Amino acid sequence: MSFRLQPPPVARPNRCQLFGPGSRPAIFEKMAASAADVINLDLEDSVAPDDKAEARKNVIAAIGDVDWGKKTLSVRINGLDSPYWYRDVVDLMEQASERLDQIMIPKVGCAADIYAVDALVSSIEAATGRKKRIAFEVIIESAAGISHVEEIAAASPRLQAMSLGAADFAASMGMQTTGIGGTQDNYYMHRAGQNYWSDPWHWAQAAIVAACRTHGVLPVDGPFGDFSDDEGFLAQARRSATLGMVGKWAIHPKQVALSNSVFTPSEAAVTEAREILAAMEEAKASGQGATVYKGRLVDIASIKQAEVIVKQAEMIAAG
Ligand SMILES: CCC(=O)SCCNC(=O)CCNC(=O)[C@H](O)C(C)(C)COP(=O)(O)OP(=O)(O)OC[C@H]1O[C@@H](n2cnc3c(N)ncnc32)[C@H](O)[C@@H]1OP(=O)(O)O
Ligand SMILES: O=CC(=O)O
Ligand SMILES: [Mg+2]
Repeated sequence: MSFRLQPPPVARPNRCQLFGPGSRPAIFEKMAASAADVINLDLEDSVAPDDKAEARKNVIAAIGDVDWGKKTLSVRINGLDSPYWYRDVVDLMEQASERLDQIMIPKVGCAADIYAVDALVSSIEAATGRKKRIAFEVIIESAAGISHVEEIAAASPRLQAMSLGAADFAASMGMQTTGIGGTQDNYYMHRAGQNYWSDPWHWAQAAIVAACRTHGVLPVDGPFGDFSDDEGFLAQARRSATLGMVGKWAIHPKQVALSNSVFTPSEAAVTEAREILAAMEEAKASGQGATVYKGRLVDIASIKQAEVIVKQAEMIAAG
């Protein structure tokens, strides 16, 4: 650990972010009734250009009209390379009710992208007297985004979460696939007549987790496009959770329960973590820094590992 302590991210559940197009208001109540921790009303890539203005109006109305319960309510604006984003921000900030929690900025390529949105949001907050300070989340989904991931994670105190967007990321990187996340048929090693599939998203996920953890931002895995493939979704989500991500997007309601099941620490994991903490308390009482739990070494680092699981479970239970 450096002399500088690792800042904790915001303490709120973020196991699943359910997306829905802003141009499809008929599903807004269903999204609100879902078990997702975060709702992302989309103004970007799920909305056709001709529907952008209407989607914006739908979303602004729904922010105030729909009962979103305790969910984190986020709107994905259009990218800074589009002619829509400034109007998204201005209309949301001037017209949406205070129920809006967060703005998601897609396709960020550098810290200055966030600075630009921050300047606009800050100015409108000051001018309108909005009481709730709007939070940001960003999507890393380009070669520039992953190259500048650390400066992006440090870009604004408003920034709470960062997702990997596998679809745009693959396109920007020139990856030879139309798959959105998950196993890619051609990404394998071959030895002695056998193929061994590997994970092409791993390095980008690891870079995002490291940048996020350095700067107190929640790392989140993005979309898994094949919503008919539950096992594929679970495998992807489990890899993400093992790497340190806290949640995953759902692009269809059936993915919400899958995501929650992976990113909620299991009872067995919590029990084991508590037992490790108890074993270490005993060790400490007898003046030892290391001891044996179920035939394996545990030491002071194990306390921190166990606390990750226990704190996550307690935060989820607190709702
Ligand atoms: C890939 C890169 C990205 O940027 S991903 C993020 C942007 N994309 C999105 O927001 C897309 C979100 N998903 C959708 O639009 C839809 O789920 C798609 C994939 C088009 C499928 O819709 P549809 O054909 O209606 O599915 P379905 O018949 O299986 O629906 C079953 C019931 O669930 C509902 N539903 C559908 N989608 C949502 C949703 N996102 N949130 C909440 N509810 C949803 C349907 O209305 C249907 O309900 P019911 O059973 O008729 O009452
Ligand atoms: O926006 C998400 C993506 O995968 O692209
Ligand atoms: Mg995208």
